[in-house]
Amino acid sequence: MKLPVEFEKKMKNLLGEDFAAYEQHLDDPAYYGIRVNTLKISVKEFLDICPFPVTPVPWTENGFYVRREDKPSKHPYYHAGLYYIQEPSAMAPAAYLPVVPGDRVLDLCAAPGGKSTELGSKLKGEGILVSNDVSISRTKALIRNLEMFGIRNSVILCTEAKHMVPSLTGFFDKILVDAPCSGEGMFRKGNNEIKNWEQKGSEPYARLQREIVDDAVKLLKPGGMMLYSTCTFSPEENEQVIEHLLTENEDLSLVSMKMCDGFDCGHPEWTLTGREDIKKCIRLWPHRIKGEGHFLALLQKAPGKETSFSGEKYPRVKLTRETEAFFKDCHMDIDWNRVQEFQGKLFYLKEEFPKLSGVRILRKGLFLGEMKKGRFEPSQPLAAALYPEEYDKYISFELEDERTIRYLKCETLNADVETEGIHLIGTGRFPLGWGKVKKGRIKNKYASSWRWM
Ligand SMILES: C[S@@+](CC[C@H](N)C(=O)[O-])C[C@H]1O[C@@H](n2cnc3c(N)ncnc32)[C@H](O)[C@@H]1O
Repeated sequence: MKLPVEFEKKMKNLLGEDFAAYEQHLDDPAYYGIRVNTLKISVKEFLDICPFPVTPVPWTENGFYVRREDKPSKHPYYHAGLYYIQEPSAMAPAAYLPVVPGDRVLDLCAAPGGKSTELGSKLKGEGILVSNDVSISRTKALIRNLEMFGIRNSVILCTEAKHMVPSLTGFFDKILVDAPCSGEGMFRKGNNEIKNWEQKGSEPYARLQREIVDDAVKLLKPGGMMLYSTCTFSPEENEQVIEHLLTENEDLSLVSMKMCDGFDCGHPEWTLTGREDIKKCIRLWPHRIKGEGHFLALLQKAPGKETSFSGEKYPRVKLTRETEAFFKDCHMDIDWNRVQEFQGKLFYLKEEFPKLSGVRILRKGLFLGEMKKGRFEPSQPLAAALYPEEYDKYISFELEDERTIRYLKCETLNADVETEGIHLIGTGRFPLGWGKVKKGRIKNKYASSWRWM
């Protein structure tokens, strides 16, 4: 691979003798990984049914290497949200942010959702996940990935951190800033990444990253933790951003993280002040681990006085008769005081959340479905979020039954059931979507935008 001359010079300077190993890895094949969605299945159960060979990623309990030729995206379990396909070193940031159920979590640069899906799984439906990205086009994949994972407690925003500051200062227990970066760890992906580097280099990203973290830290609760990560190697975008944060915020300190074989620590000699605590950061180099490389820093704010927040109240929704009838069959635990209607569409957010202004809100909770004239259309994300025991009429196709894939291709199918009306359709105990049964035929309601291609 031909590296940009300037980049090569910089890397030789950083890596010294290690540069040869770095250069050699560029010609090796890339690693592929999947991360199990523990909201839907335990790692042990997944390994019992896993359809292809996997080997563990050392730094992520639910992360595994897979072979590219096994095509993990072409399997019904992928459509059932049982795993996310992710480059193995990109699994580290969400694994190292110690999210627990009940936390208020912000993923500030979230699209397409590789890390948000894991943060949402770790919450186990308790607390709140705010996933944000400034790019509206990139939020499409973010929404779909969070929905496919069955995450019920997420708010999805499209804004910049500075616009959240007026309403959410000191709100979050945990924040992930997986910052936009010059992507030096992405060069094996293709020429676009290299071209982008040649045009921009590190400098504009380093400036943007400082702006982002300066605002992010305001959103963190006293005692809260923030993880900063990039997939680039440049010290200006890594150690020096953390150095800047620590200099500007005396109440912030670095927290040590567990080292795995092949991990390197942060480099004080690459900062402007040489501060030793930078060693608590982690560097994953692609020539030393099986992955493309990452930088991680875990920070904690000192304890202090917390701000109290009052949640937005919603007027009680008036349900149509058909909607009430649908929810008689649906046993998901819903507090109807926390359901909001928007142009006939129902959204459910169990956790109290402050009213935001000046911020583009794309989703506030789980989209339950739409009240239409004479009927209720349950949503695709509701199907993905349900466990089979939460809906009375469940049709399960065996994995080997050709109807499983035909369902995912949105075809009309035969059903061997006596009951009629809306049914949840799945494979084994994993729901995929909805279907309307009439006279032994299933009218397919699987979302066309999620269709198996
Ligand atoms: C490294 S990518 C995030 C990848 C994502 N965390 C994942 O794991 O799938 C960085 C993201 O930051 C977004 N971004 C750029 N500037 C931003 C800003 N000022 N605020 C929020 N997001 C921003 C980009 O649109 C991009 O999607």
